Amino acid sequence: MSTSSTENHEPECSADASGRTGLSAWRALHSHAEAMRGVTLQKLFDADPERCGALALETPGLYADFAKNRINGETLELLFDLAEQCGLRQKIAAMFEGQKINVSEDRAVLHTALRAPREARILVDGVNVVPEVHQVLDKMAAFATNLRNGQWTGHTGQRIRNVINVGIGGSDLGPRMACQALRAFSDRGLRLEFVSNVDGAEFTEATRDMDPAQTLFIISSKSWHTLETLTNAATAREWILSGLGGDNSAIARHFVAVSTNTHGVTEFGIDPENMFGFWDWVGGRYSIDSAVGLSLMVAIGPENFTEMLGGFHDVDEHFRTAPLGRNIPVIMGLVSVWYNNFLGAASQAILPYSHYLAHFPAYLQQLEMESNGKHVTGSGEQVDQQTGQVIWGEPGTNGQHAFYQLLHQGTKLVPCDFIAVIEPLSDLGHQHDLLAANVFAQAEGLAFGRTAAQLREAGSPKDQIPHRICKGNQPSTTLLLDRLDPRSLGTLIALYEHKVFTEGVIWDVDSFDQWGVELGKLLAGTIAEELTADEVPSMDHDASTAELVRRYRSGRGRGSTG
Ligand SMILES: O=P(O)(O)OC[C@H]1O[C@H](O)[C@H](O)[C@@H](O)[C@@H]1O
Repeated sequence: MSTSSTENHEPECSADASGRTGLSAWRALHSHAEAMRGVTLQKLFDADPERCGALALETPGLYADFAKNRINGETLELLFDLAEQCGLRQKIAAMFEGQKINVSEDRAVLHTALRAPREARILVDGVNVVPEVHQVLDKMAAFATNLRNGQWTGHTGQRIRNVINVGIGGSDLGPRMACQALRAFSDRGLRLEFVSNVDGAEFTEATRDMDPAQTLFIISSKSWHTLETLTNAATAREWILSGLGGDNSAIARHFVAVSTNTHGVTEFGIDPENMFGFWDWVGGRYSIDSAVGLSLMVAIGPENFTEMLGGFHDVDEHFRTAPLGRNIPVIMGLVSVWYNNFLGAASQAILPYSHYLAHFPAYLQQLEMESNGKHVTGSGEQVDQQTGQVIWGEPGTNGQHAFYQLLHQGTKLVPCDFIAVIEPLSDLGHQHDLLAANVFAQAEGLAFGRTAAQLREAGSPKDQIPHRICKGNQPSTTLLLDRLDPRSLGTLIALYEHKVFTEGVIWDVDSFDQWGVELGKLLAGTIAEELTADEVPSMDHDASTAELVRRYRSGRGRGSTG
């Protein structure tokens, strides 16, 4: 197993005493990692009968079992030292106080204010933002209620039956994931669709067989500058207008907007009355509790949405006040740093055993990878260690029949998060028992494997034994929910938000900007012009890109030589 210093993309600067690797806790963790190298999960369990109790924590509705991680008491103590040396507690307080911790954009980071109770006071530039938050929530609730009870009708007076959220990234992944997660709590008379991709196939498929007279679009874009969303929004406007006789006044009954950009929304033709605002201190990937959650509120109703906010808020309070040693998201984040920076894990798997949580890994990809995939510190210095987690996953049991082979017998260290639910949401309780059996079995099998002796005892043919051995020692955390409902979904998401925050503090990065995304947008703008120009364009690309552009133009019947 390699340590972080052997990874491919080594930072250009060497580790120095001013970086994280110079901290005494960092160095102590490196030595400890050497000592832990030969210590298997089996040994850890054999050595400490109290281990399970010591490494499990609870918060209302959720039990977090960290016992199957390659850690012991000393690992945790050293990780807590590291957290202290990195100022984690002060940084948590700074976030909750509305300090401008998004340094590269000079913004406060206050998604926690989106779920603060009405009476709370949270200041940004001296202004209490909580009343505004609740004003928007109230406006969303009034709209969602009217849509759900049929008072809000389309241009022709028909009831709205289809709601399409048009947005991408943070303006799509959260509501898309949560609408699926909370389908059992949804109004089944409303069909919810999500269109994000600039690939017109998604719009075409979503609107196939839909009646424009019964369809409402929620155009969701924080900036109102995003190519994909503005393109799909324009397509949606055409689709509504051509379906409803070209009458522009239809727009008002079939479009609402979610944005911070009133000017852009008005220019598009949506009445600002039908716009739901939010603020620059809400990052896109942290925006599900803002007006970006409007499609979700329409689906599950305002009361359920409020319940979800309650789940978020419970975890906010836990994160803000619990000591590091009892703080679930802190431990999730620190354990993640342990694998990433000290044991050389290349990725982390998110394995929800709930089909309702099918989109949860994709949601966490943005949350984790856009937040912490950074190469400089908050002050713009090159980081001196590995940052970011590669997140991937699929719901169980499907993944078991696809990639778990690598988890059981491959050579890579892949820490896994299993998410399991006790109470079934369907009447098929016997199937739920099988689902639960599988999640517990996988975590057990990955941790403890199957030895040659066990295989011999079970009568395995001798020549197959090497092939059948599962070495075990593949670590995992299990998050066990009492049930999957709006409140526990809020709990779950908030745990990961704060886990990501914890990692970002340890890595000393700005977890709330995303400048890297800009480069692709810039290049795509140039190439889009080259692909569609009438005349063969003169291009300033590398040879490979230029050839791809030429071939595409040729395939589309456009001039390709010149
Ligand atoms: O909501 P929007 O302004 O349209 O942005 C949508 C998404 O696109 C950007 O490129 C960012 O990478 C995301 O963080 C953001 O959520």
